[in-house]
Amino acid sequence: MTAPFFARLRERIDRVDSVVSVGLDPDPARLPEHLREHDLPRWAFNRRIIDATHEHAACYKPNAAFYEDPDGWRALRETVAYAHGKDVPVLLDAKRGDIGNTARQYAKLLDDVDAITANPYLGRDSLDPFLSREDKGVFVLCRTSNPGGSDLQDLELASGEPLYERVAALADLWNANGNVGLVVGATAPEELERVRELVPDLPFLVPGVGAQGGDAEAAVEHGLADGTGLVNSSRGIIFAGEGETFDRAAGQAAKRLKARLNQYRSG
Ligand SMILES: O=C(O)c1cc(=O)[nH]c(=O)n1[C@@H]1O[C@H](COP(=O)(O)O)[C@@H](O)[C@H]1O
Repeated sequence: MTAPFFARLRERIDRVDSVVSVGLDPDPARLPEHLREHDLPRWAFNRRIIDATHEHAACYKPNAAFYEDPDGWRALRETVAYAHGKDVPVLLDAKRGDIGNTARQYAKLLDDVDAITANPYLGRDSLDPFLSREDKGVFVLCRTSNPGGSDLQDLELASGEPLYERVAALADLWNANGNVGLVVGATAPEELERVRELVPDLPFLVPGVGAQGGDAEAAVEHGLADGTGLVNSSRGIIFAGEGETFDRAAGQAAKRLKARLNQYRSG
């Protein structure tokens, strides 16, 4: 049987000395002109991004939103296989969660990738088909990085705790297989610190550094559990440059982010 996701992630982090998650969100409107004639422009783009960044990547995080059309699915399949060929785990950012029989279909997404993001608002049974995949990682949305992240997630429950804290506590309970992580945005550093206090053992995926201007130091300080966790940047890496040399700029951006995050890592 394949080793558990977080063990494999830890190995990868150690091998490349990096907690950088490179977000593969190839917005068609932003792809370099010269790739647009390619049969699958998103795949052509991702291949060059992977070539340029894999030495700095603890994982790749394609967001499913950028692939949900027939050519997109092909581009995603090629991208995942290519990342695996470079020995880099792939976290599919799909934010799924639905009633049981539907969730069982969604969970098939995990056949080809190493981990997934999941939406907890339909409750435990909606995540069971993901959680039961012992060798796969499940990152549960806890406190998201967007401005409206506070609208619902900060609401106080009758017990006085905000909803995102209850989600963190529940995710900890759902971690019987040691395969659960949380998504907590770097744009909410106080909440990030609070969630870390509540669940010392869960690794986090921390998006929101780079284009969203989140706090990279807080992301590392609170995002890692025993050295394992991920800090994601998508646009800040993949669209760091333009034109023919876009990939070189992406490689430099990934390397810079790795070095910046490593200043805050304690080993
Ligand atoms: O689940 C996520 O990855 C996610 C959660 C969250 O709270 N905020 C957030 O930005 N993300 C994702 O992380 C990526 C951030 O992209 P950039 O802002 O370009 O770095 C996008 O794919 C988002 O969908």
